[in-house]
Amino acid sequence: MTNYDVDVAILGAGTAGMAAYREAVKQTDRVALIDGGPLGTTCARVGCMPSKLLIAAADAAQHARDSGQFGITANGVTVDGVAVMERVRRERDRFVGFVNDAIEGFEQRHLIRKSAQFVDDHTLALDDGSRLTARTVIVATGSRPVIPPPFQVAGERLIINDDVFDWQDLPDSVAVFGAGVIGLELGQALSRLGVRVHLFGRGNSVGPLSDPDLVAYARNHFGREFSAHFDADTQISRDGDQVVVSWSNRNDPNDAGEERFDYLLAATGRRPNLDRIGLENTSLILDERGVPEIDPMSMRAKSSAGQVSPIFVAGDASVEIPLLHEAADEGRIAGENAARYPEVYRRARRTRLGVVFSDPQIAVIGQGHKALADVGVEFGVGEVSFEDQGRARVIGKNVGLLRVYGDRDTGLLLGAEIIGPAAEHLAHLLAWSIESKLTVAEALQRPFYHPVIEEGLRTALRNLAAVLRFAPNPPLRCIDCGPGS
Ligand SMILES: Cc1cc2nc3c(=O)[nH]c(=O)nc-3n(C[C@H](O)[C@H](O)[C@H](O)COP(=O)(O)OP(=O)(O)OC[C@H]3O[C@@H](n4cnc5c(N)ncnc54)[C@H](O)[C@@H]3O)c2cc1C
Ligand SMILES: NC(=O)c1ccc[n+]([C@@H]2O[C@H](COP(=O)([O-])OP(=O)(O)OC[C@H]3O[C@@H](n4cnc5c(N)ncnc54)[C@H](O)[C@@H]3O)[C@@H](O)[C@H]2O)c1
Repeated sequence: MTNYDVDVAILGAGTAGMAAYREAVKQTDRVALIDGGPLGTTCARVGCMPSKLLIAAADAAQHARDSGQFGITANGVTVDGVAVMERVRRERDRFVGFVNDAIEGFEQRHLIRKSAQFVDDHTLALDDGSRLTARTVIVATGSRPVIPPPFQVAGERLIINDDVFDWQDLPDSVAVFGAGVIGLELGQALSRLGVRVHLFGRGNSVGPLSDPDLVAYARNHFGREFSAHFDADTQISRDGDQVVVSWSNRNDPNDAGEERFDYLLAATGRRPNLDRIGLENTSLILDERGVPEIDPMSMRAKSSAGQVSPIFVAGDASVEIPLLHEAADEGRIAGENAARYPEVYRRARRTRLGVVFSDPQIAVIGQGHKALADVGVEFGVGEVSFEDQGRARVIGKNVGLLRVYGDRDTGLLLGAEIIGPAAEHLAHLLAWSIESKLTVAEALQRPFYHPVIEEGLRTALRNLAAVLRFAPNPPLRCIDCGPGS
């Protein structure tokens, strides 16, 4: 049994932990990267990558089905579930392989393949009984799905995202609980792959959207494509090999029924892995959920009694923004600061950006509608519908709505919410514009090609410029800007 003494201990070798490691080793060789679970990161193993692989297969099937509008007939689209899942697993394993290659490139004496718990601020107990002392500790332990207790009745038919990506074949039916990001992405993909899906949400919310008009638009659109109950009261039971779900909606007596499913997929949110690492043995101030207060610009957790905490938290463990690029940024900030401790610097964070890979895609950029309303900013709203937008109609993707928000005093772009075609790309343009502190008028000075989806964004910006009284109302369907722009 080896005991260790290092400058920086990093708990968790996921995206945040690996980023932290790369920063810390620039400053010290006395680093430990500790992980007791499977390596390869949540993103590559059971998150971003396999989910997008499954969605890519679903999109391929849907393109073929939608081709009739162009006068093209794809005779009888068939989905080979075994082949679909074989590609998902094969490509997933490839991505995991890249991560594992990166870890193999790390100094192997820095890697400790064990789980750890805090004994105090500077001491970790490893699961083989050994101890590690560290000047600073970075908690980068990721998150796991929340499973509401009523789901347990489904027994081994209760699954989470991890299980889906190990399937050898597609099942006949799945009840997807949660109309958040995972539920929408996986629910729609499975439905398009021929699985009988019912999506059960709560409170009428749809993914991360908060603009009431976009939420309503999204609800109508997805509800037309597959069986989605966005405000369901549900009862779950088990009958033989099947999960029985009966549901009702107190605001819509027509939305009620009972169906049987092969699986219940829990996509009802995730919680940080902070509850099993002995944080109660540290000096950190914990809230009622056991979560420490963290400075999002230095990633340092706050200690009680005015002590300067030697503990940093990064990635999904830090609760704030559970997304891949944020985990990497937070890891870098925490790694840099933990190695430099007790001198700690604050780093500016990037403009917020979140994309849901549903079809149409959803994106929230900068400050969304709710965030702006909550802080009481005076903002104007510009909008475009994609239903009549030139390029969107050309490619048969004319579904969606984009709303862009601007500051009434300064004309600065503040944020946007989108459900629509190419939202992943529009979201980047908007995030880069907000990051560059562009006003609406300045954004409109940028070049726009024709005919492209981005012309829809220009329409929304022109509309916003008029709302903010920086320009006249744009002419309807602005012919001089090119047809259908
Ligand atoms: C289905 C799904 C799809 C997603 N899609 C996207 C997407 O498209 N885009 C996007 O930006 N984000 C997406 N995400 C979110 C993204 O995957 C996460 O934000 C990101 O992976 C978090 O990285 P992390 O380093 O915090 O955690 P992880 O990568 O989970 O790493 C945590 C590590 O800590 C280890 N660990 C835990 N406890 C201990 C302990 N006590 N001791 C030692 N080690 C420990 C674990 O074994 C693990 O290796 C998705 C997530 C899911 C679930
Ligand atoms: N494309 C992406 O970037 C991507 C994809 C997948 C996951 N993620 C990350 O993973 C995180 C977790 O995703 P998620 O979808 O699990 O969480 P989420 O917070 O996005 O959605 C959870 C949903 O479940 C609902 N819910 C809670 N309890 C319920 C119940 N008992 N019955 C029915 N619905 C219930 C909530 O109202 C909410 O709408 C996301 O916040 C995101 O950061 C990102």
